Amino acid sequence: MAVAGGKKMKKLQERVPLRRTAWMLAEFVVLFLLLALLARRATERDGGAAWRVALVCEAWFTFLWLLNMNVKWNPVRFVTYPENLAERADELLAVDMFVTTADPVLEPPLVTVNTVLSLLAVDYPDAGEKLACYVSDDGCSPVTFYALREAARFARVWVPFCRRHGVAVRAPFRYFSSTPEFGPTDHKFSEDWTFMKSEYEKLVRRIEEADESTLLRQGGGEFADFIDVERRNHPAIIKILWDNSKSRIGEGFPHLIYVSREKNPRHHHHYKAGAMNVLTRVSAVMTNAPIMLNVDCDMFANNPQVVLHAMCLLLGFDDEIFSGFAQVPQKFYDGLKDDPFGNQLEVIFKKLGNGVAGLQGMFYAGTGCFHRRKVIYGMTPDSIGTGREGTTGSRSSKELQFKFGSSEELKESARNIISGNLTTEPIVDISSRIEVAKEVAACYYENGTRWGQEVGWVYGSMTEDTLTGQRIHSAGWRSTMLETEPLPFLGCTPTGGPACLTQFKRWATGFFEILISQNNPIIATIFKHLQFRQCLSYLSFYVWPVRGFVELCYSLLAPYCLLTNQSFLTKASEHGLNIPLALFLTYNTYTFMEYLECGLSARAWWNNHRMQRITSASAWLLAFLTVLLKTIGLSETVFEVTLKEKSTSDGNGNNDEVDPGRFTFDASPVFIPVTALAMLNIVAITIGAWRAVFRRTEDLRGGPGISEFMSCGWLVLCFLPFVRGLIGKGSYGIPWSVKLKAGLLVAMFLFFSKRD
Ligand SMILES: O=c1ccn([C@@H]2O[C@H](COP(=O)(O)OP(=O)(O)O[C@H]3O[C@H](CO)[C@@H](O)[C@H](O)[C@H]3O)[C@@H](O)[C@H]2O)c(=O)[nH]1
Ligand SMILES: [Mn+2]
Repeated sequence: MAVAGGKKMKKLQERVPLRRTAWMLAEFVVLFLLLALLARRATERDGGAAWRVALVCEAWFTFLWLLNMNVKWNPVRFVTYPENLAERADELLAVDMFVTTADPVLEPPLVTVNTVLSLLAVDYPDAGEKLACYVSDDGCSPVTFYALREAARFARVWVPFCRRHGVAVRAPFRYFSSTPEFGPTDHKFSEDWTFMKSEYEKLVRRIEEADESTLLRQGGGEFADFIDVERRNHPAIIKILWDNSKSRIGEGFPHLIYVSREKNPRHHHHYKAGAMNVLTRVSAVMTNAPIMLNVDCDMFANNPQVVLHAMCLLLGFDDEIFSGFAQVPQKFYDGLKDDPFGNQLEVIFKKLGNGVAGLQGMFYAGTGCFHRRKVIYGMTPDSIGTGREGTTGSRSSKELQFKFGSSEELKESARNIISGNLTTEPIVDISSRIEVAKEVAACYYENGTRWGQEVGWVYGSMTEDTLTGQRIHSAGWRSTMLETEPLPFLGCTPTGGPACLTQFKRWATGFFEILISQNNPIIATIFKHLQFRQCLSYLSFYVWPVRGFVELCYSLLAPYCLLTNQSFLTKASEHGLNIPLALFLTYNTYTFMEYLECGLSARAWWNNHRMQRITSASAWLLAFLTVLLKTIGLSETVFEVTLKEKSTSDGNGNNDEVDPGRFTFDASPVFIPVTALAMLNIVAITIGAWRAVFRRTEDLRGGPGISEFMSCGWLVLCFLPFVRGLIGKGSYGIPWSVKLKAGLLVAMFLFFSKRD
């Protein structure tokens, strides 16, 4: 319990270890079977190339299993008590809230608008003074700007409405997707509700009908900055859409500021990480809140109390070191039933998320995270706090310039943050800071500074989030995980084959970029403060692309053996124990039970299992190749933004023809490997069966057994969406170019494995 000034205070949070004895036992059984498999392989006859490849792969799987056990071993959950904040109201910190958007087509402005409105309407004492919302628009779109301007107008009625009636979900599209039941005394409420709904519908219409060229021609002076701009080549545009200090509405609501950073084709803009760094600087010279919340444009606040809950984790420890940042697990709205694309990540966040939360702390997941500004500025736990300030308070201007760049205002704000001097008067007139904000949003501002390295979001990986979180952990901070009921934030997850695999490919690419760079976590463990078990947890994700390669090799073994009449799996031992079979059964039962425990269906388990095989052989494998090509300078990695669909939850499922859960394809190379594997396994089963039926038995000695057939059969089952895609039509069919290339690969494989 925290004690301050001798007075005992009620606790704000509790770290609860989760019990899991049965799971630990099950994990040991799997480990034992893996080791038994390895031992038999190492001691038995040498079965040639296939046997040796299998040995290497299985050793790798054992290593992975150990990594996996490490992450899951000591899970915790954090419980928060916002009601206890009442006695500490004066300690509540100011929060700058960031929203990023990059493309008005892939990310419809209405989606961003809803996210912004949900943030403007959160419950927080003095929200108008303590909170500010900044939107970064990498698309530099007048339509997005217009949508936000209209949203700011709408917020003047929306926020008071939410407060007056204690609205539960403050993203209007979500709130108005159902009609509440009005009681007999709810006269005023039902009137207000009907009015708000019609206002929202008007807002939607204005935004959806907005058209870029009309806005530029008739929109007036506000749009002048957008005339003749190119998306990748324009000066910084910063506009204040709502300045709360000039408002006369009740207690008001957070400032709203539109930021489109300067872009120049000769200057690398570092995608989202670059956008986050600009937001950090712009907010520093305007409101300079000590806490920064960041969300993607599709992640609305689903719980109006979320900032209060976060405060519990940020203020609730005796030492800040235990809570460098507070991350919310990503959850999605309107997810397809049974997770057909395996990207709702429920079990991942539950098992691995809570697991790593019990080590050095939850990873930073890029959205739904509350950061401390000083931590983002690269401060270490021992350079601050209880009498250890040393020289930090009196940092020289030169030192600050070297790190933060030349802006006097930015240096001054950073000095306040570093010295913990937060009592200085907040900047009252944010509009007087626009020119300074533009200066720090310029693309050359970072040249010769430490932005993107020790300061801000770290550059050099497509998964800037994980890398930035890793830097924070390496500095010695721990982090926490914020779980609330109702869930804190909800976002979109893509559907359809191309979008899902692109997203997995980006993540895997980013992970591999970290693994093979100087940011490798092993280095951080040796030379910095990254804890050993935390490092292993990071590694268990960073090796995804390597897994893609190893799992490809392993999945080629069964078809290879069927084609060449040999075996690679050990048969039953003297004691009658068929190790591969036992392993197959226990492992799958274990993962199956995980899904049941998380309240998911058997179908969801199967879909995820199958998607993992598909993702591994497509997205991860391609990420492996892309990064290898990048290191030899033959390729570049780019951040491909995922499509955010507008909500389809209008309830009248008039999509009889389209089946959103069915796998779709395009001509992207990401589909080639799995298509080839699906073809190869079918061919192998056919040839193997033909041989088994028509050849004499002595030919079959040492040849493939039932295990090899089962392996191939299981893979065909996993790749069933692709088998269907071979004959499917339209976007449900695999394009001819992909089939052709895959067929060529299969033919090559058959040619090289022809032996007898
Ligand atoms: O040049 C860019 C590219 C992207 N974004 C924004 O980055 C966010 C994430 O992009 P999205 O396409 O939605 O990717 P996801 O795969 O859904 O994002 C996950 O993975 C990313 C790392 O790959 C993290 O940055 C995200 O926070 C995390 O939610 C969105 O708000 C984009 O607008 C930019 O601001 N500028
Ligand atoms: Mn997203």
